[in-house]
Amino acid sequence: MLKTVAILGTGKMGSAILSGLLRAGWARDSVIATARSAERAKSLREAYGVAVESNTDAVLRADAVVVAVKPQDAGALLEELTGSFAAGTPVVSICAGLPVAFFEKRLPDSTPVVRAMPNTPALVDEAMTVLSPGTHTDDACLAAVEELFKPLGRTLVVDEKHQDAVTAISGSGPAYFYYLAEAMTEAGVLMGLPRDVAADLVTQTALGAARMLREADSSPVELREAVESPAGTTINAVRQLDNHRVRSAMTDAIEAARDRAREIADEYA
Ligand SMILES: NC(=O)C1=CN([C@@H]2O[C@H](COP(=O)(O)OP(=O)(O)OC[C@H]3O[C@@H](n4cnc5c(N)ncnc54)[C@H](OP(=O)(O)O)[C@@H]3O)[C@@H](O)[C@H]2O)C=CC1
Ligand SMILES: O=C(O)[C@@H]1CCC=N1
Repeated sequence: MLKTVAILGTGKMGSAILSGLLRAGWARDSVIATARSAERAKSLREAYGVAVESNTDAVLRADAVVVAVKPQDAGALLEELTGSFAAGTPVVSICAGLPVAFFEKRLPDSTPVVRAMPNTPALVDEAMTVLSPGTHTDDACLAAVEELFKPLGRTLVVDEKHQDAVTAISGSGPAYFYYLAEAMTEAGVLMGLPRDVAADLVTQTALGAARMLREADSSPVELREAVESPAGTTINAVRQLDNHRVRSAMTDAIEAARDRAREIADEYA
């Protein structure tokens, strides 16, 4: 079982993980944050009451390390930490695109690496976190890392070859829903609804639809067809979505995210 976790680079996603661990009952002295700027370190101490230490001190004290810096900062971070990792300390990367091999190449031999892709709904304990074990990660270690992420929402283990697609769907996915929410809210305002009313309608509809997707024993197609009355309002809206090739735009958008993850791997290899 993991007792002390260091989050290296506690920015947006790192602090979402940090806050989830604290809500799940982790003691404040069991989670160590690191930050690049003094300003960020100060705000982390004030917001969460955790210790913010140097990367080196955090790694020395932790029995698992989460790398939560941007992919372009990961190489320099690991270089700074050469010689600091104790043999066998699990290293979990949440960096989009960077493969397990990137970390194994830069860490001591036999380091158990786990590539993980969470998402920002960790802030409300509704994350989707998808994990892939590295070459030296045994089942017990993977299970311990999965336990770390479980309080933040749902977890799933997949082969690493799927991680770029996972990143494009669930890692980036919240942004697509926000984009849709923004467009629907604007449409409401265009038709004369007060903005706060339109936003409320969209939010509750999104929440209801999400719960139906999870809880009703029906496919998205069946759920949509149940809303579309013959010659009704919805089918006219969906016809416009088809005319504007929204389905095809979604596919292209998600493939573009997947391709960018691949490019990141090549850029920083
Ligand atoms: N945002 C998201 O929805 C998701 C992001 N991810 C992944 O999470 C990672 C972080 O993304 P995100 O949280 O959005 O980015 P942020 O920029 O918000 O967070 C990264 C943090 O790392 C800090 N940092 C950079 N270098 C160092 C260093 N050497 N030592 C200590 N801290 C350092 C930065 O400090 P400073 O602010 O001072 O520059 C920053 O606070 C990325 O790899 C991304 O791919 C994964 C899933 C979802
Ligand atoms: O946009 C990004 O690169 C990161 C990874 C997944 C979500 N945000």
